[in-house]
Amino acid sequence: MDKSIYSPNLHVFPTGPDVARAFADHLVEKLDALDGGPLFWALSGGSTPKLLFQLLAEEYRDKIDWSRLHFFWGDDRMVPYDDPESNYGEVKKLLFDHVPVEAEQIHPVPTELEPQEAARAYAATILEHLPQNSDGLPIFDINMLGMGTDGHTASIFPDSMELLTDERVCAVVKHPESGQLRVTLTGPVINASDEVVFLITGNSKTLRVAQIVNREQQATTFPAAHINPSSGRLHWFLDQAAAAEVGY
Ligand SMILES: O=C1O[C@H](COP(=O)(O)O)[C@@H](O)[C@H](O)[C@H]1O
Repeated sequence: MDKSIYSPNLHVFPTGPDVARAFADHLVEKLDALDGGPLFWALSGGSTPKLLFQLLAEEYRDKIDWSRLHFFWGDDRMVPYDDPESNYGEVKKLLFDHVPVEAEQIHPVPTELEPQEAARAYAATILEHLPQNSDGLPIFDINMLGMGTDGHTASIFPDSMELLTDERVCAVVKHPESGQLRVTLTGPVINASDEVVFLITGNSKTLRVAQIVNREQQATTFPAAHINPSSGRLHWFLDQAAAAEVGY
């Protein structure tokens, strides 16, 4: 693979809780840099960011001006909000129920709608709230992402690589094994973000992280390897376990 155009900023911390704290501090710095303006944040789901949401609720409650944050999701599963699989539902339980945010700041995927309608409605919500670039793509200030052991990110899976170049803002996708329907941001939208930050922890991700960061030949088959925002601000926050085989 071409290594010259792919150079993520790697940040390696001893443990998962250290990764969560580093991201929380990064969020505070980004808010400072935005000088009183709003911060449009796309959240990821899955297991990795749960520590972050707990930490923000417990230790950053009084360190953040919550009224400036606007929450969106990079992907969600088409399940009710009280289902344990709901990415929004998890953030509600761990964060929103404990910090001063208003309903108007929170923009979950409308999973009560039929899937294609939900994707269209979510795209419209995003375009209504966010500034756009010259291609009409919304600009998230921070797009926080995770990566599955299969190399998927948001809900762009190795068998749905076409979503990396899809011209829509959001699309419906089927989880390759469970068949669960999801709504995801597409590749062009993720890559239009002002900043993309991957949070990846644990030794189940070690091999995949190394293949992508070291630009091994197989890397092209993993959706996460194609996330490289045009802003150049691509950060990978890793714990030592996930980074164990990265050649610095
Ligand atoms: O299915 C999903 O997986 C990825 C990675 O999740 P993790 O459990 O391995 O941390 C996540 O980023 C995505 O939002 C989620 O829907």
